[in-house]
Amino acid sequence: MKVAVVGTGYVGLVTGTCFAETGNTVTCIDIDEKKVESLNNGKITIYEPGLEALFERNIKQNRLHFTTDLKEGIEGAKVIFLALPTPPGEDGSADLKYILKVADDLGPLLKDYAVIVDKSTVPVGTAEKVTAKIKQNAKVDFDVVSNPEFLREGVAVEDFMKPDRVVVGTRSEKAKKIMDMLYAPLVRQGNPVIYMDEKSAELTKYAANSFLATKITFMNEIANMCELLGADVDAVRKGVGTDTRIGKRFLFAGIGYGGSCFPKDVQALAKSAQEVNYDFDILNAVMNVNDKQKTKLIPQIKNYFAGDLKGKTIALWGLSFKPYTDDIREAPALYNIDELVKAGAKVQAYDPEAMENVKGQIGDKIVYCDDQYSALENADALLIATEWPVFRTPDFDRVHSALKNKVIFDGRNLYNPDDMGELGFAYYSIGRTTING
Ligand SMILES: NC(=O)c1ccc[n+]([C@@H]2O[C@H](COP(=O)([O-])OP(=O)(O)OC[C@H]3O[C@@H](n4cnc5c(N)ncnc54)[C@H](O)[C@@H]3O)[C@@H](O)[C@H]2O)c1
Ligand SMILES: O=c1ccn([C@@H]2O[C@H](COP(=O)(O)OP(=O)(O)O[C@H]3O[C@H](CO)[C@@H](O)[C@H](O)[C@H]3O)[C@@H](O)[C@H]2O)c(=O)[nH]1
Repeated sequence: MKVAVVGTGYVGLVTGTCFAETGNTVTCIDIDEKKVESLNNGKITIYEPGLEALFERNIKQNRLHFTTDLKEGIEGAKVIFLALPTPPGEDGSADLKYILKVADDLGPLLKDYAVIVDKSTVPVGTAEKVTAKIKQNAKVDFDVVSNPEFLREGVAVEDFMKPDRVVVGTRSEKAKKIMDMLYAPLVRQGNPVIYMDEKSAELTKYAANSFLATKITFMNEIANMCELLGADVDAVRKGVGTDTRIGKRFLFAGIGYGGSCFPKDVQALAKSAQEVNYDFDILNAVMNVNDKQKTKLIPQIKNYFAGDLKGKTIALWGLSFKPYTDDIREAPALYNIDELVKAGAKVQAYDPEAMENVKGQIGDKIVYCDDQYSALENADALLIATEWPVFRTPDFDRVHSALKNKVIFDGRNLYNPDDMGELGFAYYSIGRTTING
């Protein structure tokens, strides 16, 4: 089938590449000329494990193309995905300007029936708005379908190819048949497509992300209670996670959730609730708790240095919002950098993938190091913000001899507190015993 994907960022590139891999001919369209030029030169524009091999294979087999020209890109496409940004507007609601602009452009360009698919995360009622926009200038029949994306960065290919479920919101039999054909290779592998109406599909995406953000936040609050009561959040996590009604995943306490999705989607759902005069109290609490959680270790760092960070050097391991990605959107590390620099500290950071992106955003506000050990040189303390595997089993002797003060502030609970005590470190983590060294 001929497929077009408008918007070739994270979701667009994964969607386009994966649908090419399942046998479709795909054209990805983006207004970013540099991005399209790079992709056309065979250079992938995002770091995503496993994606590059698929990208190269499908280009070679002539199934994956890139253009900046919307008209050329959608030519002959039966399905047109909109994988466009939906960033928070000034009031926190999802800004639909990118989606509605493309919908407006699409109307006069459609030559035959096509299914237009909202892949972006969009508030309830967007399918209706997109339909109305396209209708203004369209001369042919079309359907607008909601098909939210549930992939996680870092494991995006696997999430796309083997999803727990695919959600499709449409009441059109004609559109359903086409979506059935497109997803048939995934369905044959046992991955179900759940059909529903457009509004329910739109809300499903926000409900899923908000529920997961709430689950994490709940555990972060339990962790904070553990610290006050002398309990251990790892033990509590195992105790509650083995209840199959709760489940083991997304129960890891830390310095809060970040990324391009949870923060903006929780905020957007809260805003949608406000618009229909509903106080979604839980969401407001989740946002407040997560804001505090992100910089939870800062007072402890200050306290360790008797309230004065001026002239201190803090080594920072991890900048991306989670491992296996170079994405730094809403990364807790950035909030910690702000606080540390504001308090007069110098930050020496290392991240396996995200340093270029951080440099682009905050420039020389911090020092960028070649590896995790150079970040420790002349450092007074180590702060860990992202659980990259290379940080899990470091050479502790090197860490110990490099640090001026033998102290680690661990925002991702990577090590066992007792082990750290035996190795001669003071060790602060989230929801577990503090080792004072
Ligand atoms: N990133 C994720 O992990 C993820 C997962 C699931 C859902 N989502 C949702 O998917 C949507 C896209 O997210 P993303 O992370 O891929 O965004 P992104 O910012 O990485 O990419 C969006 C792309 O759209 C392009 N674009 C903007 N206007 C355009 C236009 N008029 N024509 C063509 N291209 C245009 C931009 O240049 C950019 O390349 C958002 O709604 C997001 O919430 C994201
Ligand atoms: O137990 C956990 C699990 C995650 N996190 C944090 O939560 C954030 C989000 O993690 P994750 O969900 O793995 O990353 P995303 O790539 O942002 O994926 C989420 O957001 C996407 C965009 O909407 C959805 O498609 C995915 O289903 C949804 O998991 C990160 O900061 C993690 O560090 C925790 O603190 N504890």
